[in-house]
Amino acid sequence: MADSVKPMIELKDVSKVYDNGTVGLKDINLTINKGEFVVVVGLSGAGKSTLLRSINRLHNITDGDIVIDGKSITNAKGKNLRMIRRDIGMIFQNFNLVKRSSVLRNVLTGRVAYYPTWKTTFNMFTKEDKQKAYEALQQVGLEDKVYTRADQLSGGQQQRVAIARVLTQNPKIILADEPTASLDPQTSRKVMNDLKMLNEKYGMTVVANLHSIELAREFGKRVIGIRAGQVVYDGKMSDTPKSVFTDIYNGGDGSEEE
Ligand SMILES: Nc1ncnc2c1ncn2[C@@H]1O[C@H](COP(=O)(O)OP(=O)(O)OP(=O)(O)O)[C@@H](O)[C@H]1O
Repeated sequence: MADSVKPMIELKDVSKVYDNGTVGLKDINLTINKGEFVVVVGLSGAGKSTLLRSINRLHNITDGDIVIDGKSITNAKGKNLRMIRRDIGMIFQNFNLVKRSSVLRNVLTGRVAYYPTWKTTFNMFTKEDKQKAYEALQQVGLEDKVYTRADQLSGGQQQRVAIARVLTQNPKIILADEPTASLDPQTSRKVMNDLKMLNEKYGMTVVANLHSIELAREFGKRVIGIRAGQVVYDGKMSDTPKSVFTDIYNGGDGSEEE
């Protein structure tokens, strides 16, 4: 199989029911290939976060199987689970930085999964890893902020530190859960361009939940529409008319637009 069509994320008959009975995901079957840039759209509560968080098992699914680069994460344990998770980077709406730590220290935590658990105090990071962290900061244009405390940066800068952290982690997959929801439009575009850079320059597979139709259309190559925990639309962005988005956001079933 050619490298470009290698399955990177496979969901097979995946369902997720929360403990209180809420259905988060229902019978999802999806294959996302290596190097894709996928945007997931849907109304609030449709199941977008549940989908992303199930992929790296921040949530356990109730039924089905999720396979990451050929390895099932569904029942993986211990070292196997840690190795699969090392291949998956996460970008959150609220950045998830250690606010009182320096930018460098935050970016270095991207390397933690490469060390045995007993070895992860700051001074244990190798010179090579510090160099990697510095280079990642250069990639997002923040090399002059290496020693600044994370909470002294703007929201957009903090999100770019999170992107540098993910670059330092060097995962195969990036899951971005509303990465621009707390940012203004101009900063949002910068952050999306950084994700595009990780996708194009480093071949990382990106799956991003986005509220903004405009950003979804500008940056996504494939769009997946979710409603009530189900996939209601899946298509190439270039084949997707704008009406599909308005339908999904009006609570309609985008599938009739296919
Ligand atoms: N921990 C939880 N316990 C119970 N129900 C939950 C939990 N997390 C999410 N849900 C429910 O699961 C459904 C899907 O939620 P999810 O957060 O995945 O939606 P979303 O599409 O990401 O929404 P938003 O755009 O508002 O973030 C919703 O009905 C939500 O209330």
